[in-house]
Amino acid sequence: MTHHLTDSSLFRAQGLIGGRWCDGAAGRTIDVRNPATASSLGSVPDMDGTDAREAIAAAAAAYPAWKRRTHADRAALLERWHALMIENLEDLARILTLEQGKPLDEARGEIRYGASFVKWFAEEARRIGGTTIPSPTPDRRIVVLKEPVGVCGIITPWNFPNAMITRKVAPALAAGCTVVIKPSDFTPYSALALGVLAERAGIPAGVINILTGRPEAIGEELLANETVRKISFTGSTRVGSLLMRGAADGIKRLSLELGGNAPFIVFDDADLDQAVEGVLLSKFRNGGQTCVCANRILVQAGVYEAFRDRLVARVNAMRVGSGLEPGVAIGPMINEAAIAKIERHVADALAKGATVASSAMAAPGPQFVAPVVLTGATTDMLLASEETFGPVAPLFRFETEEEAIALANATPFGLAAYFYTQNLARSWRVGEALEAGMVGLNTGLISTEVAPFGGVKQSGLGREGAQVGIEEYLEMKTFHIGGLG
Ligand SMILES: NC(=O)c1ccc[n+]([C@@H]2O[C@H](COP(=O)([O-])OP(=O)(O)OC[C@H]3O[C@@H](n4cnc5c(N)ncnc54)[C@H](O)[C@@H]3O)[C@@H](O)[C@H]2O)c1
Ligand SMILES: O=C[C@H](O)CS(=O)(=O)O
Repeated sequence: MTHHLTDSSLFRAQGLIGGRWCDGAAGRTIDVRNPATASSLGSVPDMDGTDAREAIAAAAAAYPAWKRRTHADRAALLERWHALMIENLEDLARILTLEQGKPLDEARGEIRYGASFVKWFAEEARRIGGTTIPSPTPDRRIVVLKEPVGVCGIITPWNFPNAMITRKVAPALAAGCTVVIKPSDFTPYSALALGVLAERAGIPAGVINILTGRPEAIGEELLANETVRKISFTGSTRVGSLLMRGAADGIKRLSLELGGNAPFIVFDDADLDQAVEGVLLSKFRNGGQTCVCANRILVQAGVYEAFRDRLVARVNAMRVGSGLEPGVAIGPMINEAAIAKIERHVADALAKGATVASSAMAAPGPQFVAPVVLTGATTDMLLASEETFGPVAPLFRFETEEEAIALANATPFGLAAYFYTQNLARSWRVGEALEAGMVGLNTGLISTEVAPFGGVKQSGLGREGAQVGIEEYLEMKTFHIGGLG
């Protein structure tokens, strides 16, 4: 039984092009590691530009028929795909934990969350409409038609290897687009399992194509190939900006879901128990490796010590270990580079005067980082300006509301921001002053398929989920009908 899965055929180790499971043209493979043990889970094809060209051609060949199907027909196929994800939830979650590391319960949550986009956009598929516009002359009618963008390149990160794919692919398919997916080379198996289920759901060959392997050559082809009309990317701001430059020559449409540096503000008038629950959710989900994770925790002077003590008590009780072990709150970090960055941030903070407030906890191996609460954080520290992407909770002290807003907005990023207060007027003032695409007031969880997800400033372009998410995959065609006398 492969990796103790009920259905081992979900663990595929080949790419998917035009309905054919295949190796790469060059015959190379890359190893995929379990981050909890650093041992190999298997290998997948290291595909390149030749494979990418073939996948794009397959997506282009499948496009006319997919676009012509009725919206209800596409919706029914998405509903079936959703049902299969739920039926296979345990296996999908196990694959996710094996390659990504997050605790199994969180992986189950991600599968449900990922599936929710498929259901949501199956429903939205039926509601793609157009508009009619009053004509300036009596002999004309003007209608605006909504049409699919065409073949889309979908590039996704390792931290949410299921949901970041479905949040893009579900609206793309609902709109009538076909896709070439390039998942992270660290977490290809979740993507391939989605491909198996899509095939079982009856989604036609070529509508979903999946390329595994290192990103550069595949990325170059997705950018250069004129058949690809849109790139939808989730990942770092560095790669997002590189793709934006690359997409310029072909004037491709872009959706960019990029990095964040979320402030989490606790005012003197906050409900502290709620604020602690909120920060635990926001800071430590996926071991701190979430784009909307609180990166800077700003606490007003009057409640600083009380908040610190409550947070420290909860953090000291967290268990670190393999995501497959029951009761584990923090799994392994994805790789050595991630751990090195977290350690650099903590060392830099300590050198600049921060103090460790939580108990020293031994990590169970070199792949793990124990959670830590730092007090005395200041704006000259690396963790004030860079995304730490790990279980480090730095507490910054502030005195006034104006100071908190200035600190919160002092970043080129603008994905998520959170704040806790019981004061109504302050709620509106601060909510409106924060420069972020998503703001959580008295909540640390803002991710749901029903609400627009996305950032401002260097955190990205466009929105995913919600009613607006499908617009990212639709073009408007204005149809002028003249001569009606
Ligand atoms: N805003 C959001 O919704 C959101 C969601 C999840 C993650 N993120 C961000 O993603 C980052 C973590 O993910 P990551 O480390 O996988 O990001 P990354 O930018 O390194 O990689 C993302 C994807 O891009 C690919 N890629 C890398 N170089 C490429 C190139 N030259 N051409 C084409 N593709 C290329 C990678 O293989 C991967 O599939 C964090 O910054 C996090 O905040 C943002
Ligand atoms: O990493 C950021 C993702 O968008 C995860 S989630 O949508 O907040 O669950």
